[in-house]
Amino acid sequence: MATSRPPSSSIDPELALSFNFSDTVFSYNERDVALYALGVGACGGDALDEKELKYVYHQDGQPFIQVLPTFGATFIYRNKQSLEVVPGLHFDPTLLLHGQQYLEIYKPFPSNCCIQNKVVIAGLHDKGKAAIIEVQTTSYDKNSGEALCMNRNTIYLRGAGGFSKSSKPYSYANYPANQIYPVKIPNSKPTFVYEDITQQSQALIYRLSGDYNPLHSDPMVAKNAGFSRPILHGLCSLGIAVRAVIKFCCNGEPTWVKSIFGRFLLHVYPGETLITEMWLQGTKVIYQTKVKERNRPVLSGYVILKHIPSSL
Ligand SMILES: CCCCCCC/C=C/C(=O)SCCNC(=O)CCNC(=O)[C@H](O)C(C)(C)COP(=O)(O)OP(=O)(O)OC[C@H]1O[C@@H](n2cnc3c(N)ncnc32)[C@H](O)[C@@H]1OP(=O)(O)O
Repeated sequence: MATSRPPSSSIDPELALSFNFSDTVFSYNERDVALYALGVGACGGDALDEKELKYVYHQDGQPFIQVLPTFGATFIYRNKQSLEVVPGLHFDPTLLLHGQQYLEIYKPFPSNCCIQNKVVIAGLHDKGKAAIIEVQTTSYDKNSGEALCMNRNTIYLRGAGGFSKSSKPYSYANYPANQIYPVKIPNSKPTFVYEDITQQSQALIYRLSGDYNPLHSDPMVAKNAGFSRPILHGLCSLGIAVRAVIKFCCNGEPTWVKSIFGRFLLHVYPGETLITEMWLQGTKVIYQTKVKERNRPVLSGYVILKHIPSSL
């Protein structure tokens, strides 16, 4: 297969897959939970919104605020070791993009907790012009030992493909093929549609939840990566889309969410308007988020709910 690797990138799959990540232990508190909710736009259009105020304020005190399920996706930011320490995995970090996100939630998140993260590489694929690496992080409540959630991050490394040793492109995954799949958007009218205007400062607020990659804040770094200005974090767009799903398909109840999948199709610039279309199909919600100003889909996926919403 054709090699499109810049000299700075080389991948040795066997070596990379044999790497053992060390566990990470960290704590979060009510302030982290509220800051995250603001970062994904909660109450951004209406500070009195009773379906959203609960994520940032509770009349009986901050310990009673509710936690958005996508807050669990921020646990990966706390991992002690980044992909750059993995032997056999050499790539240009400025060309890295978030490709997909899968999140399973096993328990509702408390408003504060001590967490232990266990990390493995769940997949590695050669796409010729790019390499794809899937990193799986399972997060446990350190005190009870109970698993709270599992994140599988698909990282798209532009220019790092072409490392296969045979004519068959290298592809490894340690999970069932039917667990993560790009969705087919129905032809029918969506059950719900929600419009959210992101702020110019959205990425600058969101980064405080732990992803300090300058791609989202530094104009020069963004330019060198091929963008006209800093782009929004994929997980911020995902948080905005899932917030819409909770608002419309879960009657505002965040604990109804069982699992979430999203594929990032195109970058989003802070300040753009996101339109999320939702199709309710039993316990599954298919969604697609478009940028209004460019009329382009930027994210699509599904949310699995714990039960069929009966009151809608
Ligand atoms: C350890 C955890 C670390 C976490 C780090 C988090 C860092 C966060 C960074 C960000 O938030 S970046 C901002 C969010 N992401 C984006 O804006 C990316 C938006 N998407 C795109 O720009 C494009 O989709 C793409 C990723 C550049 C791919 O486009 P391209 O045109 O190059 O792909 P194709 O030619 O269509 O497909 C090639 C091949 O790759 C597969 N594929 C395509 N898109 C994705 C994707 N989003 N995720 C996973 N895989 C993707 C596609 O299926 C093709 O494979 P085959 O079908 O040929 O096998």
